[in-house]
Amino acid sequence: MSTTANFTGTLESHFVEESNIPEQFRVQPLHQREYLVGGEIKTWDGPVTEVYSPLYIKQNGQLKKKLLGSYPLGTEKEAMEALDAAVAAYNNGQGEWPTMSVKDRIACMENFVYRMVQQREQVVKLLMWEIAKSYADSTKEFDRTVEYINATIDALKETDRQSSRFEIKEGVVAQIRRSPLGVVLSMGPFNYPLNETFTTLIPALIMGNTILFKAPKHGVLLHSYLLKAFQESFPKGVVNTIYGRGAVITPPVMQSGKVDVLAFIGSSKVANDLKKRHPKINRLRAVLSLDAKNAAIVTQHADLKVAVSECVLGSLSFNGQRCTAIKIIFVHKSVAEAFTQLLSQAVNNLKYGMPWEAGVQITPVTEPDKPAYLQECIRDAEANGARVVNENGGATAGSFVFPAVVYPVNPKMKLYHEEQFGPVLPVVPFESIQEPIDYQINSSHGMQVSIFSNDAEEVASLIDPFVNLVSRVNINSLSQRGPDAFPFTGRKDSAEGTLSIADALRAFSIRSLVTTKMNDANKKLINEIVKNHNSGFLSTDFIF
Ligand SMILES: O=C[C@H](O)COP(=O)(O)O
Repeated sequence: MSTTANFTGTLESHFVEESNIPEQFRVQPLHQREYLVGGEIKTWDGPVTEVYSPLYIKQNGQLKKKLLGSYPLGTEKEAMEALDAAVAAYNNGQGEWPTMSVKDRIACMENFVYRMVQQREQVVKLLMWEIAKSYADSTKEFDRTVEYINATIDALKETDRQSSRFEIKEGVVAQIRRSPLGVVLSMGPFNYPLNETFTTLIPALIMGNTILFKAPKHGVLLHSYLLKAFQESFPKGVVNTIYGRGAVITPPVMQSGKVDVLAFIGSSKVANDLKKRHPKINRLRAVLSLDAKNAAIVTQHADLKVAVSECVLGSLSFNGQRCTAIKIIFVHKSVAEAFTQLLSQAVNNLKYGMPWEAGVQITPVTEPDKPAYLQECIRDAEANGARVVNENGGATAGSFVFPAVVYPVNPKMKLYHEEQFGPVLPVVPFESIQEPIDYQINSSHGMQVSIFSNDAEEVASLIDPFVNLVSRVNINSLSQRGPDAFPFTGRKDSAEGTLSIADALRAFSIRSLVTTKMNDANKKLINEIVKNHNSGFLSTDFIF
């Protein structure tokens, strides 16, 4: 038996009998039948979709899929009903929610966060089981989401404070408001089913839009714990949930022409398909976070230890299943061998295991077809002259894939071009720094790049070319989205619109003006409106 075969057994040994899982991490199947439409929680009695965890369970020595529960296999009919409820609640901008004062909308959102936090333990546990994210990272995802919502509330308070002032220019007095856009179809990704979903859903909601929400298929059940919180915190029809196969229920929703904003995080293929279906595409706003193949560039002037530890973290956090992950590493040929050796050692020192194991860094991958796809990428690289450098790299057992460092990667290989979205690290040796620049110029992606070098002149000469090719240049550090207050976007097929906290509030609103000419009569009129009428003039602290 080969070493890798022995190692496969070692990997497999981490899948255990259910009775060997510590009790606080065990879950009972959750058969969700409820969906929220028009303010009512309805019970589904039609066919369902079963959800299986990527975390297999051992039974009599065999790996078995663990049933986590099921959710409604809704159809076009329910999706259209939910859409109509969102349209009715928006009511051409005349509904209760879009006309509600910012202060009152914030109060609804605070109520929601309060209720959401009550569900922390349940949501975190299901997050772990549904996508195989470590318990520690699942907890972080939940807490980061709560912080994101609270920061969004604070940012909106600031925006509101600004719009309560009057701008005076050339004799024209203007109040600049942030007004909602309409109905938002919100869809998040499987890798951050809570956090990323809420980075569009929450700002869209708080700006006064109404929502049609479809959860990702991996990470769908955890949202059932939040249905009641949505129902009890917002007016009827403001948040509506749809369940079913995306390919069946979302195209008719887009074809209806009733969606004003597509908020989607996932693949550019799906996003483009959905966008194209809208009959008046010029009226559709799209807020998208999509594909990315973020490069790291390690020059001969890099501190290799720093480069290695940042590349390991950047490539392998949540098994590389992050849009912001480093997905290709260019290394100057003079240091390529040394770097690759250090990288291999660091990868082999990572702690792998089940998500509940303390300190675990590598867990099973989420999507069932991912191990076969990654192995195919590795075979393709091997057929074109590369090899897996680290011991046991690429070994699989069930949904486990042990990270592989593949070297030397070249343009003939899938790993050079495709977004692997998994624990495989392609390393490309280069001679001229123009090679990684050309790679980025010719790439259909443009999210982030990481440059590793301690030579100021060299770093300075790389910042400008890359800033115009991607949306974030990281110096001697991994690529990542956070801190969440920073703008988060991308070029080409990587994104449309900018997320982050303040940017997302802008993305889901339009600046509209209330103006008048500056004269005594108007001054009197506006003063009276501010004093006696609640008409969006939220603060009386500055009257022209
Ligand atoms: O998948 C994309 C996420 O926004 C990545 O966020 P992160 O860089 O904080 O892991």
